[in-house]
Amino acid sequence: MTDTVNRPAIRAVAFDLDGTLVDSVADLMHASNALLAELGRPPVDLAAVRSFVGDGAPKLVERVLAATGGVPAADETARCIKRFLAIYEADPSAHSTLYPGVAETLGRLAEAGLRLGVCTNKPMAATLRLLDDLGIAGRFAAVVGGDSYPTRKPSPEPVLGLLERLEVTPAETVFVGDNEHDVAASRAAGVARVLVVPYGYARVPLDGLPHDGVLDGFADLAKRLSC
Ligand SMILES: O=C(O)COP(=O)(O)O
Ligand SMILES: [Mg+2]
Repeated sequence: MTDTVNRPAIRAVAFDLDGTLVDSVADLMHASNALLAELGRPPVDLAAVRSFVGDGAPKLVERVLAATGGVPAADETARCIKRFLAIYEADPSAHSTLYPGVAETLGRLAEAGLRLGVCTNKPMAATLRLLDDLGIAGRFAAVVGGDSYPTRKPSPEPVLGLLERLEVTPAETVFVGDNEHDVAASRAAGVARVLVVPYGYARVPLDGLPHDGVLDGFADLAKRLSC
């Protein structure tokens, strides 16, 4: 899709986090396995955890428990989620890396005057620590997490909340994500363009989703936005 004279200029780019900016699954696996060891359960592997990411930490923990003997009663599950978060938030970045081109491309977009934001289903505390540890926290004018609003992606609520904080309209915004929830949430929010990365944690084929394009890699974003 190309911009026309009738369409407002793009002023902001909103990003998903896990699977889009950061390859974070190894730390999620380590925290999951630390919890499972405490419970006397077997560990989960990288591929399994990768398929569990995208619906926030409580769902991730439920899926980890379901895969290793079953989901316990609600109060014990709630305790496991709290324990997982304590383990994960203490060090969410030891094994996590920015995808190729992320640091440089964020720099180019910021230099071009675009307002940048993050809309993730990961809880805020871990999100802020991860962005800080990987040296990109300063690039973002606003960040919203999975616990920032009553609903998370695929709801448009956190996307609209982020845009309000960025002081831009959906029509002035491009959303970049990696899975079906990013596409659904940003489409429902009415953003100008929805782009997806080809390397993330998508659980359904990207081709079947109503996005506006699959990036060749993260650096391709600068070209698409003419930066
Ligand atoms: O599910 C999560 O915790 C995070 O996922 P997201 O950053 O891709 O929204
Ligand atoms: Mg993601």
